[in-house]
Amino acid sequence: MAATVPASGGEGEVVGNQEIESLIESLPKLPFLVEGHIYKYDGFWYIEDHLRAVLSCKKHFRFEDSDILLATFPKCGTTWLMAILYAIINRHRYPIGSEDHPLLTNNPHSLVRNFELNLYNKNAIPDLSNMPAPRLFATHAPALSLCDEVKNNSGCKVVYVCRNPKDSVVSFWHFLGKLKPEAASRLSFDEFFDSFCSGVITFGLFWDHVVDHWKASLSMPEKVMFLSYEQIIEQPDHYVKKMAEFMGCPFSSVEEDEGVVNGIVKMCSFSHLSQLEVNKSGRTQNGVRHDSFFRRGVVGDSKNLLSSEMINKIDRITEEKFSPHGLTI
Ligand SMILES: Nc1ncnc2c1ncn2[C@@H]1O[C@H](COP(=O)(O)OS(=O)(=O)O)[C@@H](OP(=O)(O)O)[C@H]1O
Repeated sequence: MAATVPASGGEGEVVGNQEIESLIESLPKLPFLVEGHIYKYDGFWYIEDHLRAVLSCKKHFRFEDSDILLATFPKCGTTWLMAILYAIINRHRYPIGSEDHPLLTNNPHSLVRNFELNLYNKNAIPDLSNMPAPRLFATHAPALSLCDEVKNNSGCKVVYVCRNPKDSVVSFWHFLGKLKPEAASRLSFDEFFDSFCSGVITFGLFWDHVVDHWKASLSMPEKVMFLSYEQIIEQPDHYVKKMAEFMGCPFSSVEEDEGVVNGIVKMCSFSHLSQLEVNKSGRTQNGVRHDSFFRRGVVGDSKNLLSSEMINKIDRITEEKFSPHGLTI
C-alpha cells in the first residue's frame, strides 16, 4: 500500500505554501558560515532548503508500518549505512555477489531517498507509489521531529548511527571543501570548528541530535536502533546481523553458511565502494560529487587536524552532554 501522496495532492504538486513560508519567517535565524542563513526550528539549525523540505515532509509524508528510516548527523556514516541497509533489505531481489547488483553501478545516495536532499527538496510532493516495501529512507534531520508516526504507534523503524564528533567535524570540514570550495576557502577551520561546537551548523547541535536518538532507543528499543560508526567498523558482521534482525528480516542459517553477511560487509566496505567507477565519478541529482562521500573511512583521522585545545574542548562537551544519559562513544 502506498499512502504517501495525500488525497488532495498529485505528483509534482507544489507544497511550498504560505503556512510554511510564514513559519520560516518567524524563526530565529543567523547568517550561515557558508552562505545565506541558518534557521532554528524545533531546537535544531537548518539551512533554508532543508528546512522547507522537512516542513513539507511533516505536512505531507505518512510513514507506512514497514518503512525503514536511516537517521544520521552529517558525516557520521550515512553513505555506508545506506549501502548496508539497502543490501540487507533487497538481498532476495538482488542477491549478494551478483554481477548486476545495483550498488555496483549506483552511488548509495541514488538508491536511498533522503527527505531533505532529494525527496521534498523541490517543494513538490513526490510520487512514491511504485516503491516496493520495505521502503528505505534517510534523513539528517532529527528523526523524531520529522513525522509524528515515528514517535507514535506506527511500525516504521529508525536506524540511527552516530560517530565520534571529532571525526565527524573533521570529515564535515573536508566535505565542505569539496562541496563549496570557494565558500570554504573564505573560512578557517577554527571558525568552522567553533560553529560545530556551538551548534550553528546544518542539523546542529551534534550532541543534542545524538542524545535525542539515544533516549528514543532506550524508551522504544523495538522502534529505534542506536549504533555508532566505530562499533560497526569494529564488528561489521555482528552489526549487519543485528540490523537485519531489528528490521525484521534476519539472516537464515543457510544464508549465514553461504557467507551472505560477510558478502554484504565486503560489498559495502570503504575499500570496495570507493573504488567503483560510479563512486569515482559522477554527481548526485543535487550536484554533489560522488567521490566527496568517500575520503578515508577510518576511526581517529581527526588527530591529524585537531589541536590539543580543540580535542579538550570537544571531549569536555561530549562528557557534559552524554554522561548524564549514560552514553559513551
Ligand atoms: N563504506 C564506508 N565505510 C566506512 N566509512 C565510509 C564508507 N563510505 C564513506 N565513508 C566515510 O563516511 C564519511 C562520510 O559520511 P556520510 O556518508 O555520513 O556523509 S554524508 O552526510 O552523507 O554527506 C567519510 O568519512 P571521512 O573519511 O572521515 O571523511 C567517508 O570517508
